Amino acid sequence: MGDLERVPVGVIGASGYGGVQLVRLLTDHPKLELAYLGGDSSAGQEYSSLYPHLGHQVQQMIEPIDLEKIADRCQAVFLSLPNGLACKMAPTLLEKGCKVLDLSADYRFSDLDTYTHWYGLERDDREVAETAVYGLPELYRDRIAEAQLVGCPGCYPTASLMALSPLFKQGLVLTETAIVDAKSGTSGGGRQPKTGLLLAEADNSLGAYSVAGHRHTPEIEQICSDLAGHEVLVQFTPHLIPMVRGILATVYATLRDPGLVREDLLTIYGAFYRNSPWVKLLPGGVYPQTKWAWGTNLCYIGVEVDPRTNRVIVMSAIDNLMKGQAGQAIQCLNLMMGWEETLGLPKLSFYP
Ligand SMILES: NC(=O)C1=CN([C@@H]2O[C@H](COP(=O)(O)OP(=O)(O)OC[C@H]3O[C@@H](n4cnc5c(N)ncnc54)[C@H](OP(=O)(O)O)[C@@H]3O)[C@@H](O)[C@H]2O)C=CC1
Ligand SMILES: CC(=O)N[C@@H](CCC(=O)OP(=O)(O)O)C(=O)O
Repeated sequence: MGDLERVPVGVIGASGYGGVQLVRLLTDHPKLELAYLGGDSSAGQEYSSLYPHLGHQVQQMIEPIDLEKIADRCQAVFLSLPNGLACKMAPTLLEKGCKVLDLSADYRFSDLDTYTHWYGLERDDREVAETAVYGLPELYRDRIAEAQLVGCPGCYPTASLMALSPLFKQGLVLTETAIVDAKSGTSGGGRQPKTGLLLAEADNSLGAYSVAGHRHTPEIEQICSDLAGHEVLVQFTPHLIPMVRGILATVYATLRDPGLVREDLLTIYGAFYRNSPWVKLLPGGVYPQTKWAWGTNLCYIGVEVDPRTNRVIVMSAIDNLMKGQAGQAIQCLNLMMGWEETLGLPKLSFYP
C-alpha cells in the first residue's frame, strides 16, 4: 500500500514516553502515517533532537497544539497528556470528525463523579464523556470498533483486568476477596522529572506506594463490577520496582467452588481469551516474566490454584508502555478502522 492510501494520524504529547512509543509504532505501521506531532514545552523542536535514535525515520518538528490544524490534517488523534487536558481537546476534535484515543484517565470512567472524586478535576464535557468506550479490546472489542472516542486504560488496570476479568465474568470468586499486588517499572511515572523516579532513589529498592488509595483502584473496580453485574471492591497495591519497563500484577481471590483445580482455570482462561491474539496463556506451572513482553503488545498470563487456601492466583505481565499504553491505543485504532487488531504491532520481545 502506498503512502497516499495511509490514514493520517496525530500524536499530541509526542515528547512524552507514551508519545515516543506511539511515534515509534506509527513509523512502522503499514496503514497509518504520522501527520502531526504536538507538544507543549517541546513545541518548536525537531523530534530527532529529543529522540535521536528515531531521527532517520522521523524528520518532523513538534508543533504547538492547534486543534483546527490537527483536525484538518488528521483522521485520528492520540492524546498522550497529563490528566485533565484531553477533556478540553477531545470535544473539538470529535466535532470536526476525528477519531480520538485518549491515553489519560479522562475518558475511562462511566461515572464522572468518580473521576472528579479520585482525580480532583471538575468536568464540563459530560455528554461527550458518555460516548466514550473503555479501550480494553479483550473485553469491549465490538464497542471499540464502533467508537469515535476511546478512553484507553491505565497500565496497572490493564495488567490487573487481564488477570481478573475471567474470574468476575464467570462468577468464579467470592466478591470481596480479590487482591491485586502489582509492580511497575519507573517509566510508568512518565518523562516529567519526579524525585522518586531518580535512579538514586529507585535503584536497589522496592516499595509500595499509594497503599489503600491509588487512583487506579476505582478504574479496576468499575470494570470488574461491569463484568460481574454487581458492585465489586478490589484491594490494589502498587509497587515501584527498579527497572524501566514492565508491570507484573499478581492477583489473589478465593474460589467459590473449592473443587476447581488449575486445569479447570486454564480451560476457562483459554476459552475467555480464545479470540485475543495479544494474550499468551502459559501452560500449567509456568509463570510470566515482564521481560517476555518488552517492546511488544503481549500480555502473558499464568494461572495457579492453591488447594490448601482455596485461592486462585493469576499473574499477568505486560510492557506498561505497550499493552499498558501506546500499543493498546494502536490496537484500539486498528479495530476502529476495521483492521486486524495485530496490524503494525511488534509480536516478539527483544529479551535475549
Ligand atoms: N507511562 C505509562 O506507563 C502510562 C501512562 N499513562 C497515561 O498516559 C498519559 C501520558 O503519560 P506519559 O507519556 O507517561 O507522560 P509524560 O510525562 O512522559 O509526557 C507528557 C506529555 O504531555 C505533554 N504536556 C504536559 N503538560 C502539557 C500541557 N499543559 N499542555 C499540553 N501538553 C502537555 C508533554 O509535552 P512537553 O514535553 O512538550 O511539555 C509530554 O509530551 C498520562 O495521562 C499517563 O497517566 C497511561 C498508561 C501508562
Ligand atoms: C510507576 C508510576 O508512577 N506509575 C503511575 C502510573 C501512571 C498511569 O498509568 O497513569 P494513569 O493514571 O493515566 O493511568 C502511577 O502510579 O501513578
